[in-house]
This record gives sequence, structure tokens and C-alpha cells, in this order.
Amino acid sequence: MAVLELDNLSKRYGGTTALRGLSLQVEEGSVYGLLGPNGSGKTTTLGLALGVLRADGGAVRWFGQPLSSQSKRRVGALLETPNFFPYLSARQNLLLAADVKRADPRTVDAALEMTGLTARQNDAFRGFSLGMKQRLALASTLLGQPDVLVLDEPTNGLDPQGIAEVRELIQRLAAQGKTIIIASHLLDEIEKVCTHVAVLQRGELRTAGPVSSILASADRVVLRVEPDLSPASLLHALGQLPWVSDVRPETGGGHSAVLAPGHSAAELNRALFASGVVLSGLETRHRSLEAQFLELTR
Ligand SMILES: Nc1ncnc2c1ncn2[C@@H]1O[C@H](COP(=O)(O)OP(=O)(O)OP(=O)(O)O)[C@@H](O)[C@H]1O
Repeated sequence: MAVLELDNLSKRYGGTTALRGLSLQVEEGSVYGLLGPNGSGKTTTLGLALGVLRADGGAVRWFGQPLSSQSKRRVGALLETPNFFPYLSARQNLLLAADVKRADPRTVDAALEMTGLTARQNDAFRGFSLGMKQRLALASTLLGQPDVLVLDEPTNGLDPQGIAEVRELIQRLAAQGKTIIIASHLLDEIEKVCTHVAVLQRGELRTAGPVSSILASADRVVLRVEPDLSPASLLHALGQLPWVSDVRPETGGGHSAVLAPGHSAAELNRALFASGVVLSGLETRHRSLEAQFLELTR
């Protein structure tokens, strides 16, 4: 079931078009990464989805319906760092936040537990590290036990330890079956936690889908033939295979190519052998999401 559907969304700020015909679907249980360079429209997308901003065109549907007060209760959001009271404890701050959100105060304990703050719940917020402050902000999104979390740059400003803590928390929440939507420009983080990803550039969708298929589509196979065989026979044989594309010479010798989805390096080896080309080397080079992202948004 689609938890969130964005249908042809557009948004302008004066003369700036921030989003142009954006459509995407977030399925239940997925961890959906919204990626893009600065100014590509990630925050605008989340603001429109949450009803904080008004779209110039298109539609937003949560659980198959337009956004309503009922569906809002099922979504916990962290768009900006919440203002906690420095002299109050973590627990007191969460109780206040629950009151403001009209969330059940009994969900404070579970939120503290989930974010690893139970032991520090009575300590004043002002003494917290940046990582703990961010975990408290995430705890406030868990009040009322929403099914979906929407997080804008949840690791912004954190050190590597804080980033790892937030990543582990997201993984624990995902394991509980929550749907999580994260806007980020930290590709490595997205690659580690997300099941799906959409890449935005200048307000337009460049690509979207399961992380595994987006990464797989970025893989290249590197081929080497025996020195006594001319590269021309390899290139000719590759040219006969419609599922092989983007053949390029490699700087270290040999050639590389991209295989269409559903085709493997082993299948390529067999096809080349059948046409008389014996490979001396065949390796798949996995490219990171970062390399793929840079290519898409270049
Ligand atoms: N309130 C606003 N008034 C005018 N222009 C805005 C406003 N908010 C955003 N924009 C512009 O809209 C575009 C998209 O901005 P948005 O904040 O959605 O991008 P983003 O991908 O979240 O960027 P970042 O990673 O820097 O937060 C940018 O060109 C931005 O300058």
C-alpha cells in the first residue's frame, strides 16, 4: 500500500520554481531517501507533503486520502530543530511536546527508550551533547506512536558518532515496521539505511526506485581479453549483444560496459565465449550511490 503519493506537485516562490511536476510514491514499510544538492527542492517537497506549504499544482495523498487531521496524527515530522527548554529535563520537554501535539503522554516512555535517553531523562536539556539533542528531537517525533516519520536532514551538524547513533535509531524504527522518509544530502547515510531513493535536481525528479536497482544500474563490468586477441573482436562481439551498452576503454587496459537489468556478468561471459571471444578477466565494479548521484546531477 502507498503510504504517501505525490502527484505532479509544483511549487513556485515568486520567480523561482522550486518543484516542477514531481510525482512519487512511498510504500508502507520502506525507508525512503530524498536526495538532491542544496536547493533542489527536498525541504519544499516535505513541506508540501506535510501541508506546511501550499502547492501551486498537483496533489498529496496520505494513506490514499488528502491530508487530514486524522492522517496527520499518523505522521511524526522533524522539519526544523524543535525549541526545547534548556532548564527542563528531557522528560519534561517531551511531556510538554506531547501536550502541544495532543499526543498521549504515556508514549513519552517509549520515545525515551527508543532513542536511548531513558537513563538521562531527568537531566536538563542544556547539558546534552548535540547527538543527544538530536535524539531528543527524534524522540518528540515518536510521541503518539506515528506509523510514518518524515525527517529533514536528521544528521545535520552531527559528528560521526552522532550520525551513527541516528542511523542506528532509524534502522531500529524501520525494523519495527515504521515507514520513514528522509531528506538528506549525505549519500553514504542514505545508502546505509534506505530501501528506496529519489534524486531531485533543480526541482525535478531525476530517478526513483529501490536503492538496490539504482545501484545495480550503476554497475559496470570490466572485461579483459588475452593479449593475442585483438580488442576489435571483443568490441564486435559486444556490439552484437543488445543488452550491453556504454562500452568504453579502461585506463588500466581492457574495456568496460553496462549491462541492462536482468543480465549478469556470467551471462556476458557465456555469450562472448559462444562468439569465440575468450576473456582473461571479468569483474563487476560496484559504484557507490555517491558516484551514481554525481553522474545524475552533474
Ligand atoms: N521561502 C522561500 N522563498 C523563496 N525561495 C525559496 C524559499 N524556500 C525555498 N526557496 C527556493 O526554492 C528552491 C528549493 O529549495 P529547498 O529548500 O526546497 O531545497 P533543498 O533541496 O531542501 O535545499 P537544502 O538542501 O539547501 O535545504 C531553492 O532554489 C530555494 O532557494
